[in-house]
Amino acid sequence: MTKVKIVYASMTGNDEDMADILAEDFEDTGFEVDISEISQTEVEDFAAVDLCLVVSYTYSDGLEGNIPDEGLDFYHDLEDIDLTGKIFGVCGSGDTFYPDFCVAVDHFAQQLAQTGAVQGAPSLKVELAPSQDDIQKLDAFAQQLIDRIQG
Ligand SMILES: Cc1cc2nc3c(=O)[nH]c(=O)nc-3n(C[C@H](O)[C@H](O)[C@H](O)COP(=O)(O)O)c2cc1C
Repeated sequence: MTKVKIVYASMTGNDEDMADILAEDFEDTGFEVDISEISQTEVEDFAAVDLCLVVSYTYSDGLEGNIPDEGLDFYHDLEDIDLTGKIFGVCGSGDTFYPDFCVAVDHFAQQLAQTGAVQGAPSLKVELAPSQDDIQKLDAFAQQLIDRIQG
């Protein structure tokens, strides 16, 4: 069975909601899904699955790359793991009020790309809480990843 690991960082629930939407999409396809909050997750969990997903908000408080504080260890640990043969995807919520809209999504995608994993769908950025339109985009994002794994 195809295994999926979804790691999320969420302060006010938007990214957790997005992670839950994706988890349901993968479960509906018959994939085995494990979902966990980023500070409670080790990068080694990605080594045990086929599809690796990061869902993260962006936080501009001067921290490196506007990565959420609680996600920095996970972010750096990705430097030391080989995920060759895996597919990855990244999405996240942000606020266009900030000049660095959703940049944490791009940073996680870059970090995952250097593990040897292959990006299975373009990164998806959502404005604040996912709207109906965003939910359709999340479903399409999941479907692209499913097609990539099954293709
Ligand atoms: C202090 C602060 C700084 C933020 N900085 C950014 C930023 O640089 N870029 C961005 O896109 N969003 C920024 N945001 C917006 C959050 O990423 C956005 O509210 C997001 O939906 C939070 O996701 P969550 O509900 O999963 O915690 C910031 C929010 C706060 C409160």
